[in-house]
Amino acid sequence: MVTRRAEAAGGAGATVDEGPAVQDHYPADAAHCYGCGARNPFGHHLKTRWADGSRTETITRFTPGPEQTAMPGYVYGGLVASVLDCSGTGSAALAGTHAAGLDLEGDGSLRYVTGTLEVRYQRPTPMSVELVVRGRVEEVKGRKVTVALTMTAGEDEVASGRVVALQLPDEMRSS
Ligand SMILES: CCCCCCCCCCCC(=O)SCCNC(=O)CCNC(=O)[C@H](O)C(C)(C)COP(=O)(O)OP(=O)(O)OC[C@H]1O[C@@H](n2cnc3c(N)ncnc32)[C@H](O)[C@@H]1OP(=O)(O)O
Repeated sequence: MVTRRAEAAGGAGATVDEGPAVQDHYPADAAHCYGCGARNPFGHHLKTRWADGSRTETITRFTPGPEQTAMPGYVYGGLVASVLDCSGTGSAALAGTHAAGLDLEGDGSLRYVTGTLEVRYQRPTPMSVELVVRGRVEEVKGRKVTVALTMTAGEDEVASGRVVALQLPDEMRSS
């Protein structure tokens, strides 16, 4: 499956969403996360895909609602962190699964948890605008994946950060 959503068709900075969302291929016993788990009815249901064919850049989209307000018209910073967090673990899952030579749709995804999350709030994040998080896979080293992230709202970069994600230890899996 290939999903393509050109932001500015043919223009500079055009971005496409490429292929399946990694979260749709998480193991069922590790799909309850508030940010990205398909099995959490109250969560954000973030979807992270490769942004292009290079297998180093990812994209995740989320539109916040009024219940996620910090002050009228602006998004709560914890929500910004949450979206960066699960965009990072999703990017790590894409990269780790790819590096392991596994096929996302055939084999399913490896699962990652956050070891470290860094967030830099650069500008107030406007409410009810689609937030686009771009991930850049910096390193895949054993069970550890490092991903640099930026979040834009329209033309503005509102936040950036970095996630160090570790492959989910077996003891954290539920039966
Ligand atoms: C049913 C459940 C479903 C669960 C499904 C959950 C999915 C949630 C996804 C959404 C994000 C979340 O909210 S996750 C929830 C928040 N996160 C957590 O609760 C994680 C709590 N922390 C842990 O369980 C642990 O500390 C881990 C798993 C992160 C790491 O322990 P470990 O796996 O034993 O790591 P270890 O072998 O010692 O180290 C391997 C390499 O990683 C580095 N490293 C180790 N810890 C960290 C760290 N915190 N930050 C950076 N780097 C680290 C080491 O220096 C080493 O680098 P080198 O020497 O090789 O270079």
